[in-house]
Amino acid sequence: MKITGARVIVTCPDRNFVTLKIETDQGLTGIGDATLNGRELAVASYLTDHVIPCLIGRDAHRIEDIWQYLYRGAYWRRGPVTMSAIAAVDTALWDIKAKAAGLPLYQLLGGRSRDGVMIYGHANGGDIAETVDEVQRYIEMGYKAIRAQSGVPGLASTYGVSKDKMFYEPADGALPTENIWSTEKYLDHAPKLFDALRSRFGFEHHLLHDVHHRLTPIEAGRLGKSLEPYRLFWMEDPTPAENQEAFRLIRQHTVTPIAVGEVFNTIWDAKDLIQNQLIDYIRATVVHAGGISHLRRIADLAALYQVRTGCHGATDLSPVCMGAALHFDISVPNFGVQEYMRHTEATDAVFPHAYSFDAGYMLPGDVPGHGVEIDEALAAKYPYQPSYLPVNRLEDGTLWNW
Ligand SMILES: O=C(O)[C@@H](O)[C@H](O)[C@H](O)CO
Ligand SMILES: [Mg+2]
Repeated sequence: MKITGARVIVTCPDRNFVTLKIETDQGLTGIGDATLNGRELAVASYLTDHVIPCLIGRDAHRIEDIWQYLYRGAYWRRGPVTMSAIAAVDTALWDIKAKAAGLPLYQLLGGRSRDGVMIYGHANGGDIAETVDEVQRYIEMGYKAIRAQSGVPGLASTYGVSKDKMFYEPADGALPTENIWSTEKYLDHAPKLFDALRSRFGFEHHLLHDVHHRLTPIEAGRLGKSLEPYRLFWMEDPTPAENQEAFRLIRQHTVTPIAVGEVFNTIWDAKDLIQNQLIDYIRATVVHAGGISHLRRIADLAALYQVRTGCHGATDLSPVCMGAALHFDISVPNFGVQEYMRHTEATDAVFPHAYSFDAGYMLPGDVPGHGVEIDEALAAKYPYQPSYLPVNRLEDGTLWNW
């Protein structure tokens, strides 16, 4: 089966998504997500100018060979732009192979290892009371796992809390917004949020929290320790992961489980953290970590060390990534949880999909392929708009971590 064409579709139903569509001489097509929030057009160009010309004429069934060709053949390895582009090709080819087999993708990945994929939703509030109400809403919707974030008193911007609760960034702003951050105020506030949540709802639901890489290792150790009474499912990105030795320090101080890796793009980023058992959940997902093929390698390495998967699933990943991730999640033995932030209606309309929500779990659906399509005519109605994640500064103006 020959690849006869491929093209990149950039659309902004409410935020930007980059999709690669691959066509074959047998009439089968497949799509892959190539969205890299805030750097969308770089991946679009990487694909259009450098990858697509190398794909035409290749056998669409040779997924592994094409992956190696794009990874090794480029000479310049790794990095989010490169790996998102490779991921899009890989995802589209798995989609095509599954369609050719007439099977849902998870069947090609070994079949179901579980009945459904446990997901966590985002409960965000400007203050603790608002977050408690949001958690209540998620519990009523049937969620088993909920990420809770609340605004910090004394800080004008609300940490981890998004505009319209679905975005971290302005949908219409050409430049990033700048938020103010205070570690002291946050460290004082975060345990109060989880104290309020456990007093109100008890221990029946999994609670998660994202620190967005904002603490130093010793501060992260302190936070993890102060959250122990509330038995979190995980504390995410407590400190930036460039210096991975830092996680040893956190581990020495707390048994709160740690999740890291939404910004990782290869197994090499995750290898030391996994092998040294410095994390409990690996957050890499399909689009930023080289596709289904590479994510499986990361998960297999993680399994050796009892590290489980917790795929990134914010709304800056398109439904194409979500669909593919759900096939991965339902088949991978060492699954932990899947993030599901819910796309807007406009996004769901551009990307019709077979996956569905059922009482706190997601099901990938049983249509051949990964089950997500793109309505190109509708996509064309929403041109690209510059949009960026916010920048954070300390109260004295020092640039701080995301
Ligand atoms: O865990 C999350 O969902 C967040 O960290 C987002 O992924 C981040 O804002 C980038 O979109
Ligand atoms: Mg995160």
